[in-house]
Amino acid sequence: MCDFYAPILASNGVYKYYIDGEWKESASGKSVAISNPSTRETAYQVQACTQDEVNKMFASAKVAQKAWARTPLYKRAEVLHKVASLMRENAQPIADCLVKEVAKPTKDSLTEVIRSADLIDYTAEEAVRYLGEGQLLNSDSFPGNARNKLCLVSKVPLGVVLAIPPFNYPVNLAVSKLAPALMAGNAVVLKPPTQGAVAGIHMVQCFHAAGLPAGLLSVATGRGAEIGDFLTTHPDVNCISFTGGDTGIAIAKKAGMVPLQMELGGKDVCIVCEDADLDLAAKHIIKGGFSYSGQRCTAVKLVLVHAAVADRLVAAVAAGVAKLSVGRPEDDADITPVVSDSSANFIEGLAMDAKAKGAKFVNGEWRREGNLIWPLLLDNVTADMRLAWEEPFGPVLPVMRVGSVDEAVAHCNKSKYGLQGCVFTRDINAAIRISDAMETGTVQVNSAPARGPDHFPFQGFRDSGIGSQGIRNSLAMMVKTKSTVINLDKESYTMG
Ligand SMILES: NC(=O)c1ccc[n+]([C@@H]2O[C@H](COP(=O)([O-])OP(=O)(O)OC[C@H]3O[C@@H](n4cnc5c(N)ncnc54)[C@H](O)[C@@H]3O)[C@@H](O)[C@H]2O)c1
Repeated sequence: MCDFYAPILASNGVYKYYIDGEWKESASGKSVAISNPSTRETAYQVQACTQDEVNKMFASAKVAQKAWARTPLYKRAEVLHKVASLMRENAQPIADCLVKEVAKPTKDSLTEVIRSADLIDYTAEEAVRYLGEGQLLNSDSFPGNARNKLCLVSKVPLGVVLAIPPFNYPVNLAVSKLAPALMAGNAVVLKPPTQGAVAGIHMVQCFHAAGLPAGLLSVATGRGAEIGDFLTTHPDVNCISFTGGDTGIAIAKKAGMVPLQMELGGKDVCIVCEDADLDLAAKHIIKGGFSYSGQRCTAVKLVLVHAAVADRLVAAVAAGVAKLSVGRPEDDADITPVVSDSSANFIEGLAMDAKAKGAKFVNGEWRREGNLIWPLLLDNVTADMRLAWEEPFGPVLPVMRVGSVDEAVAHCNKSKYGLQGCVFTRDINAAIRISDAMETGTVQVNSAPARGPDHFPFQGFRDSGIGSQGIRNSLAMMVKTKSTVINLDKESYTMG
């Protein structure tokens, strides 16, 4: 281990947790093992933090936040820019953790870290402008009022933000919360996902080394199922920013009266119209459906193709699927093991349910070794199959043939999810009509669903989320509005 990251590892090989500007071993004496999805052997261990340690994190966060909120915005930005450059300089060890913890291919792992550094820089730049602006309102625009009150509207921090990212982008989806929260003058308690915790710990060392004041950021490691409720219902939480699956719905039901930023699951459909450029659609469906083995919230999770062009589209997608390499993340294979045994079992269950109900496996039989699942294209999927509705989060892509675009849109809108969707057509008028009809947070025209560039608004409807992300929108979610009303002794326009 290089000197830069040396402080994060205890002598017994367990990664430390972070509190009050220090890396520490938990008093619990217990650790949580993180399994490498490729070898299914323990790759790392992290501390199992106690409730008492979590209480101390919130206590120091509250104190540190008060001073940070009084730190000039440009100085907060300086710290964040320093974090970003340290992340770039020390990117490789973080990327190596992603390969081992979540089986992300090597190139994509490094891309995630660099993209995260870019996101921090952009957020710092955006924040100094956006948070520097307020509003001045005059009272006389509302009936019955003279111009004798001036309202100064500003943006103030929320307090302590609890940030909970998911396993699939444990670095990027942590900084997308941390950077806006900190720029807006908040403190953060970060609970990283179990798979991805060590990448998160490395990333936090960049914040530490950049000189972030002690207490402003803490890292609580431990199983979500064990310390999760304690964290999310903690009385000192002033905002929960969560990305993950249906767990978020349970959290939203239990959380107190605090703002919630929820980025949850998706079942992104890809509607392919009769007039679509089928080669273009196939190319995007393969990339959208199988990148990072389908473990992306914005993966294409159901193709709804017009029956008139379905044979040609399925053949083109199948040809692309046949070219995907399957193997180890270290070798940069296209398809790598999914995150856990339970995830692989769940995916297998969905595929078998579809097969039993008559779906066709287009490119050969089901094949799985451990957590490694060979990419599977399923044709003739119907609405009675689980795959028509559930999110596989794996390299399994169902195709449903539809008789009309209306039928496709109706299926999309019946889903409990509403994250993104896409439509392939050569007719821009039709594309806009379809986009307007699709009840999803984003519709991509002639491209697969995707998050980013990271300053684009990103949001889910229905069970896919609460609130809108994207750098400016995330900043907006990390502040509350404050008004100061100046009451004049008489109307301000009486002079002269
Ligand atoms: N909408 C988006 O932007 C977006 C982005 C990425 C992933 N996702 C979704 O995330 C899911 C995959 O990620 P995952 O498997 O890590 O999701 P998950 O819901 O299982 O876990 C997410 C996080 O919650 C924690 N957690 C678990 N139980 C908890 C509890 N009781 N209290 C508090 N925290 C708890 C986990 O440790 C993890 O950090 C998919 O459904 C995917 O669609 C959504």
